[in-house]
Amino acid sequence: MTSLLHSQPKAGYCEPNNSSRVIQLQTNLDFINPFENEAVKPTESSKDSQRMMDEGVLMTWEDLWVTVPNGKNRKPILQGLTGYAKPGQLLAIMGPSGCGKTTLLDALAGRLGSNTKQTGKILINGHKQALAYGTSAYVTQDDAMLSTLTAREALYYSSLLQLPDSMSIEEKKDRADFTLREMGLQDAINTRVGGWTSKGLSGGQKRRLSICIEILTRPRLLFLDEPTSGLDSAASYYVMSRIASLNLRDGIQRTIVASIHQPSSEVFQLFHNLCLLSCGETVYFGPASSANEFFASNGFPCPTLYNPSDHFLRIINTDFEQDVEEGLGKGVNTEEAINVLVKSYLSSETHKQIQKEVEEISESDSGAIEKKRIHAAFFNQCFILIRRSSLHMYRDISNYWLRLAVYAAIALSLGTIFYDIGSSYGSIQARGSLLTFFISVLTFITLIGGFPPFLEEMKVFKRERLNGHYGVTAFLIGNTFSAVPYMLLISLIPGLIVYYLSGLHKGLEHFLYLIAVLFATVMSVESLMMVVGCIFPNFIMGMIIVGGIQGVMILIGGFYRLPNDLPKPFWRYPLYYISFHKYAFQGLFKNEFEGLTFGGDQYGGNKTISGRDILTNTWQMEMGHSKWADLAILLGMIVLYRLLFLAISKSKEKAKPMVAAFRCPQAKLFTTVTRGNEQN
Ligand SMILES: Nc1ncnc2c1ncn2[C@@H]1O[C@H](COP(=O)(O)OP(=O)(O)OP(=O)(O)O)[C@@H](O)[C@H]1O
Repeated sequence: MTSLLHSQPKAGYCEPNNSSRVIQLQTNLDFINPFENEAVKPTESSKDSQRMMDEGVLMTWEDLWVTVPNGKNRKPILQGLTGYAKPGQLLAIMGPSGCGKTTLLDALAGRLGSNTKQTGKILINGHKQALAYGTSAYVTQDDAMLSTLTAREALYYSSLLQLPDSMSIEEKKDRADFTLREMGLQDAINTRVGGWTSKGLSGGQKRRLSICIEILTRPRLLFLDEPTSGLDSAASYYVMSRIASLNLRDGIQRTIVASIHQPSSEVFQLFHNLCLLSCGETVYFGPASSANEFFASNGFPCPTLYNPSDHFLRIINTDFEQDVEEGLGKGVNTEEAINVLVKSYLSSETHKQIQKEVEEISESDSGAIEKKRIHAAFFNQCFILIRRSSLHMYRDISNYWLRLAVYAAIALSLGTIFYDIGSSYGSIQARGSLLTFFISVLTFITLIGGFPPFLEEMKVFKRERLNGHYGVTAFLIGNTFSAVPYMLLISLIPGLIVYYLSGLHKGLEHFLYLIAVLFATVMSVESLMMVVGCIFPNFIMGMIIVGGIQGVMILIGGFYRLPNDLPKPFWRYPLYYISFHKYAFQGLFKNEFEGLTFGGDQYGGNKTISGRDILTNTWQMEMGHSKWADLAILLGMIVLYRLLFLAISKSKEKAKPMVAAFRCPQAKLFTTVTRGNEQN
């Protein structure tokens, strides 16, 4: 049996028939032979290759249970799984939809959701340890990528972020190009990823690009969730064979764990081990080549000319209750068939051997994985993120460009409605209304136009962060500095239109102050969105919460209800002082009224009144500090919100392992979020 466990995969057909594969290989021109491009291989820095020529990752899990809340009880998703993933081998996790494949991958990669509870022992090289950055990567089902980048740009930026500074830019570019060709994307290199505004890469191409991004660093441990979804059978074969052949590239023994739905016979041949699940239970774990024999010995032989994986899945799929057809399983129903297989597996020599091996590995000490920092340096990452994000913002017409158009239209409306506002008594109220409406509408459109693109960036950030590409601080710096020029633009142009058409307080200083407050307000809204988006990364929830906060802030900003009329508990103290609209209104009012004289018309009996008196008596402004102090407070709030985003993101990452450890002491040290936490 030991020899069985280590045997190489055999043909995956129930009856060999290679003709269809030959046709597929010949007709699919997307893919290139990776070995034709061996000349590209030396692009990998020889130093790095040498450093990476070390031990692989041996992962074991023993009696692994995962449960989720189900009313007052807990529902098991995984039920006492035991198995291993060895260096140089490809472990396939198969089973019907909903059987727990993704949950198993998530548990192994330390990515289970907060409502799950995990028990059992997961070890890496016999140790409980966090996976270090660069030793593992996870290709999830969700292909979160920046929609406006082309396939080549997405991979190129990723290579700059992930690969070490010891590699030259040319080497990184070559690695990115080579990886794209490996995955058969050479004809799509200049195609944009695409999103809701424009169609770009197909679903299968996006899948392959996601895989490219994660295999760029040639990680020693690779998790793939449905890598072939959306691909035709020939493309699936090529993708899986490239993944399987990662081991052959540079002598590093990689451990690959992939969940897969419907592998063709050719793909099935690539698997070394197979973990077959049904309703969270192991139906079979062992060499893929012995699975046929296992099913046949239990009375479920694979019919002639049948794809073995189709046969296995048909026998164990409980979603569509039916008798297993005559010839497949002697007329027993699916539940009985699963019971037979589960019991038979538990009492099998294969299972005993697997358990023995897992125990031996747990007791052995093959050395903890050394934590490596092979990604680009922090400042380089910040610079690359600024460049990438700037390019994305420039191309994404649904973000700043659309907002600029809407702001300009509103500015034109305001400018014409309040055209040549004058300095009569009537203009006092008009100036107040103009400024507060301008700020209020700007903040709401910033929310509506800015939140969806921000969530898109957050999704990409979350994926890249979990895979340890860069840290929260680098993301924050990248996001902030790339957005500043666009925010200046969307403040400057509408501000200019309103200022000149309505004839607000004349003078360069007054104009620049108006633009500065518009900019600070827009930036404050975006900063608030970051905080809320980090806590509630959901479009509807985030919009409603930020919208609600904004509405209250505008209401208590001191215009719609004068400051002295605001109820003192709660509304005046502290909310009025927390509202950034208060500082925006106050700063703009001071900028507008101070130094001007109003009246001299029939409405005030030809009397005049100074702007300062209006500020004090009419608008009840705090005159103890200048308008510059209001602007400084606004800018301070931007910094505060962004620091809050940083603190919340980091504490969420820190809290996750603690919550996991609390829920499951055995899983204490094992969490993916801590990977790459050495990064800022
Ligand atoms: N955090 C969770 N809370 C509640 N139920 C969950 C959670 N995670 C998984 N489940 C449930 O566990 C079951 C297994 O889910 P999982 O995503 O692992 O299945 P899968 O085999 O990967 O499915 P598919 O092949 O369709 O992707 C499903 O019924 C799912 O609804």
